[in-house]
Amino acid sequence: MLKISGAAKIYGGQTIFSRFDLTVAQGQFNVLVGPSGCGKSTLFDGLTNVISLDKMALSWKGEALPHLGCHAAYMQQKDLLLPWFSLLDNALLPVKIGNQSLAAMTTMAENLFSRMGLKGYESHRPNEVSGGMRQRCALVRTLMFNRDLILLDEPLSALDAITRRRLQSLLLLLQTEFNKTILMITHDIEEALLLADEVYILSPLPMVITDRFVLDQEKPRKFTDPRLLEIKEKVLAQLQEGAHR
Ligand SMILES: Nc1ncnc2c1ncn2[C@@H]1O[C@H](COP(=O)(O)OP(=O)(O)OP(=O)(O)O)[C@@H](O)[C@H]1O
Repeated sequence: MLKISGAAKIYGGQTIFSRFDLTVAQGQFNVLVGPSGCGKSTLFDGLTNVISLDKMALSWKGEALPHLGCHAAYMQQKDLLLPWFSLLDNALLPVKIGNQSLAAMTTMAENLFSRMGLKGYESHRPNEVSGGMRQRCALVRTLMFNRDLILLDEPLSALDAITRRRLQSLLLLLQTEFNKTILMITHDIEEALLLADEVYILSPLPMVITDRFVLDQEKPRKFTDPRLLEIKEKVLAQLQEGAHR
């Protein structure tokens, strides 16, 4: 279980969040939805030690930790690919940092490139491909870390509808086949409802969880399910209420 208690961050006198709590059961795929600028990326950056938070008690699988550091793979909102490396070398960065076998990991990366529609672009530099391709490469790199916990900050935002649907299926596989625990930020409510076991609705600053929807519908889901449409309306109503508070 991932347990976050009392997370707090103040930027220049502005409270982004204080006493922020969140629990994610192991193996769950949970999604955060909230207005732009409410503090979602700041929370993920703090969890993974990209920035330091003012306060937080954290545990993962029962172990108290100062941050998730090497326990989670984190895909940030900006792709952060190194411009002078090829796409494949960018994807292999976790291997260069760690001590896994390069041959085995290259095969894994090439497989993922194939599944992500990046085959043939392995030797391209990031500035030679589209934003959506860079985003997919960043997702491959995140998966190459091979961690049990994955934090994704709008991982599919730059993709066309068809590619997005394909990669949503791939994200589901990470949960169902590889038992990963996933915490994802998205602005796409339908995406949240197709993938999530639980959806958390966040308020504008200071960020708190204003509502939580538990979805027990079997996956993969279709948006023709009237129960999903009903939840979508409730989520939209919650977000609108938050925006006018
Ligand atoms: N380095 C910083 N210095 C000062 N304020 C910051 C800094 N980084 C973020 N903020 C502020 O913190 C707030 C939350 O930003 P954050 O990027 O976490 O929001 P978000 O919910 O992820 O937004 P979006 O959905 O648009 O990505 C914003 O008001 C932002 O201006």
